[in-house]
Amino acid sequence: MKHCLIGIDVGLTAAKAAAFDENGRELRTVSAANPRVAVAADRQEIDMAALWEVVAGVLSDLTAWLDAEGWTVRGVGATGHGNGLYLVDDALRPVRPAFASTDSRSERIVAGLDAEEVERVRRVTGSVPWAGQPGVLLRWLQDNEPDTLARARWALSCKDWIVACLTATASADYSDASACGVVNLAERTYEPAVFDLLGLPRTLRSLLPPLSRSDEVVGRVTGPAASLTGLPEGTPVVAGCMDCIASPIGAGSTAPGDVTVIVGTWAINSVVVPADSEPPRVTLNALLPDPRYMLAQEVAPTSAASVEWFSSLMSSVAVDAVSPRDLLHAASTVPAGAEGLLFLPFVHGAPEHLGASGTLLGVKDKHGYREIARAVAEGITQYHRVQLDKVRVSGANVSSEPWTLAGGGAKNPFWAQMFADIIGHPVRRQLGTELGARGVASLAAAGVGIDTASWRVDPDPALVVSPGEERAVYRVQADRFDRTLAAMGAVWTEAAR
Ligand SMILES: Nc1ncnc2c1ncn2[C@@H]1O[C@H](COP(=O)(O)OP(=O)(O)O)[C@@H](O)[C@H]1O
Ligand SMILES: O=C(CO)[C@H](O)[C@@H](O)COP(=O)(O)O
Repeated sequence: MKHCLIGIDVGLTAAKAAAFDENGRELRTVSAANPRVAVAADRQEIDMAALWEVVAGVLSDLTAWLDAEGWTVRGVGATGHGNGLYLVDDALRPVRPAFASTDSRSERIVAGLDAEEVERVRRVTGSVPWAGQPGVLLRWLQDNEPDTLARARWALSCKDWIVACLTATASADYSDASACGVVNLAERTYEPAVFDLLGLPRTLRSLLPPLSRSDEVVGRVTGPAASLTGLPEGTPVVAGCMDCIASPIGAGSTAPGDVTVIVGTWAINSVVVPADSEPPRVTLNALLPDPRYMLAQEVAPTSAASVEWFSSLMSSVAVDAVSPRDLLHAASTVPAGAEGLLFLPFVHGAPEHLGASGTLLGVKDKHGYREIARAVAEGITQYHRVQLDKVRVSGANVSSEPWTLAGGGAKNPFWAQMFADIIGHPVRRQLGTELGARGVASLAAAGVGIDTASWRVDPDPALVVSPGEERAVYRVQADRFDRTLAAMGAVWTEAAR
C-alpha cells in the first residue's frame, strides 16, 4: 500500500495542504486564499468558520487526488500563523471572530506596560509584548468585551483551531505557545508572571490548552471532519507547530546558527540557538521540536503584507488583477534605488514605533506605478536587513553559511537577488516546495512512527544567490532608510497622541 502524510499550512494570506510520501517526496500541493476581514485599519479579524471551510475545501481537493492515485493517508499535521487569538467555548465553537496577528488595536496597552516588568518577563519567556500577542488581546477583551471573555473556554492559536476542527480536541504545542510569549522557556510551563504583567487574573491561565510536543498525536479525525475533508475517519493528527518553525524544519535549516528569513505576510528573521542559553534579545524565542534548541526571531508584519496592499490597490483600478508576481515584474524594470523613492513597509504598524504607518518618501511627478512597486519591494527588504542586524547583535551566534529564504516571496528569483544585495549575505532560494507544509508533515510522520531520516534536506548550492553589483546602490539607500526610520519615530509618536 502507498502511504502518505499531509501537512496543512494556514498563513494569513493563503491556506496550503500538501501530501508527501514516507520518504518526504512532495506528491501534490493545493492552496486557496484565506478569508480576512479588515474591520477597521487597526482591527484585523478572521471568520473562524469561513477559515475552516477554506481549509476543509483544500483538503478535500487534495484527498480526492490522493484517492484517485491510490495513496492512503497515515497522519496529518497542521501549522499556522502564530499569535493572534482564536477563542472557543466548551463545545469548541468560536465565541467571536479570531484576531489576526496583524491586529494593532492593542498598541496602547503595550505602550502602557512597565519597562522593568517587561524586561523581567522577557528573561523568562524570551518574548517582549506586542499588540497581536494573545495575552495582550486577552487584556483588550477584559477591558472591552468582558462578556465574550466569560464565554471562552479555550484560547487557541490558528493551527490549534484547525486541529480542533479535525479532532474535536483542544490542544497546544510548545513552539506556538512559547512564540506567544506565555511559556517559561526553562520550565516548559505556562508562566503566571505574564498574566501579572498584563493585569490579567492568573485564573485565565486555564484558557490555555495542555501543552504537547509538536510530533505528539493529540487526536484523530472525527466522522464529521472526515466527511468534510475526505480524510479517513480515525487518521492520527499531531499537535503541529507554528509556521515560522515549520519552514526551517521543512528546509532543513535546524542546526545551531542556521538563519531562515521568511518572506510571508510577516517578516520573520530567525536563527537556531541552544534552548538552555539566555534568550537572545529579539522579539521572541520559540521552542523547537528538538528540545535542545529554540528559534530566536525578530518579527514584524512588514513583509509581503505591503505587496498584498499595493497589488490589491492596483487591482482595484486596473482592468486585470495585478498579482504580486506582476508587481515584482514591474519593479524589475526600474533601476535599483527606485529613482529616489523610499518606502517604509508599516501598513500594519511596526512593533518598535507606536502609531507607525506605511510611508512613501520622495515622490516626484516622474514617479509612477513601476517606481512605487520597486520602492515597496526595496523597502520591505531594507526592513528585513534592519531586523537581521538586530538578530546579529542579539547575543545569538549566526552562521556565515548562506541563509535560507522561505515564504511566498522567496519563490521570486528577482526578489531573492534583491535580498542578497540588500542584506549583503548569500541566500538560498526555494523552488516550488511548500516548506511549512513539508516541515509539519515530517512531524506527523515522526508522530506515527515513521523514520524521518530520509526527509533530511541537503542544501543545494545551485540555489544560492550571492550579493551582486547593485549592493553599492543599496548601501547608500540603507543609510537613507535608517535615518528616515529614526526621524519618523517622532512624527509617529506625535500622531499617536
Ligand atoms: N511570485 C511571487 N512574487 C512575489 N511575491 C509573491 C509571489 N508569490 C507569492 N508572493 C507573496 O507571498 C505572500 C504569500 O506568502 P506565504 O508565505 O504563503 O504567506 P502567508 O503564510 O502569510 O499566507 C503573498 O502575500 C504574496 O504577496
Ligand atoms: O506570530 C507571528 C509572528 O510572530 C505571525 O502570525 C506569523 O506566524 C505569520 O506568518 P505568515 O502568515 O506571515 O506566514
